[in-house]
Amino acid sequence: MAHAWGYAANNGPDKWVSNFPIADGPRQSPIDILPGGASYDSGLKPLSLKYDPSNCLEILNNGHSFQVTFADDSDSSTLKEGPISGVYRLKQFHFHWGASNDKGSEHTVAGTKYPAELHLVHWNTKYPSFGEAASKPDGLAVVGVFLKIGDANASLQKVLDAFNDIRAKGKQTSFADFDPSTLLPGCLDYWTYDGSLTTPPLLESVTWIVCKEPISVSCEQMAKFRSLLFSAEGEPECCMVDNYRPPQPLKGRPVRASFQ
Ligand SMILES: NS(=O)(=O)c1ccc2c(c1)[C@H]1CCC[C@H]1[C@@H](c1ccc(O)cc1Cl)N2
Ligand SMILES: [Zn+2]
Repeated sequence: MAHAWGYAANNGPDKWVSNFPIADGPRQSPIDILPGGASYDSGLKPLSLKYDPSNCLEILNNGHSFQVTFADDSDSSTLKEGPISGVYRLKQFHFHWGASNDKGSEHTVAGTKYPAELHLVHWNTKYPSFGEAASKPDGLAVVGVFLKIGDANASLQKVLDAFNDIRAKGKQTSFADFDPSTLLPGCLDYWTYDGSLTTPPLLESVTWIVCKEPISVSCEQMAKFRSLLFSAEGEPECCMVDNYRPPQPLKGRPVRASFQ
């Protein structure tokens, strides 16, 4: 049976192309962002992010990362403006991180890797559902936020405190009344470009919006991320670390900046 995809030597990012040929496509993510190569676009609007904490449903270890899932049956948690048109609904947020603090982010900035990266995943309400939107070129918009070692992050700690219930793959628990806007940096300057999901199915349906300013995370909090497992209960334990795809070729795509 073909290996399920993962991040190990036998099923990791270099192997994905055999089951997902789009891995070599024209608009793959992540990328290395070169600030000098990004063009300031005065037409780019500020991001309008409005989230309702009561939409927060549960936290899940999906075997690749952990995700916090939101009710998306109304326009109460949305992304508008910025580089997009229309209304995109928040579906989930998740993270990618490294085995050590010198790596872990998916996007890099002039080659600099951060220890982790937050992804807030939104889908375009011109389509009937996330699943439908995920296959359309303007179907998804993901806000990426870098995490940088510093002070402990009180908002992030609320998420980490749920980890004891989701240590193994497939475990989930209710997670209510969390406002993801508390995970955003103070300044919402961003880079934007057309890209893809960074994991299989690697669909080229994502407008990426990567915040210039990182949020803080402490070393102890990073250790908590690394306490999760890729493996399910009853399987040999495999620490969930290095669940990031390295930067992919830009292939001529423009990267725009919302700031000078
Ligand atoms: N890193 S990322 O921000 O580029 C990112 C964002 C959203 C999703 C993915 C990766 C991957 C992760 C696991 C499922 C797949 C996707 C999905 C989920 C459920 C589905 O029914 C379909 C799909 Cl395509 N969701
Ligand atoms: Zn992601």
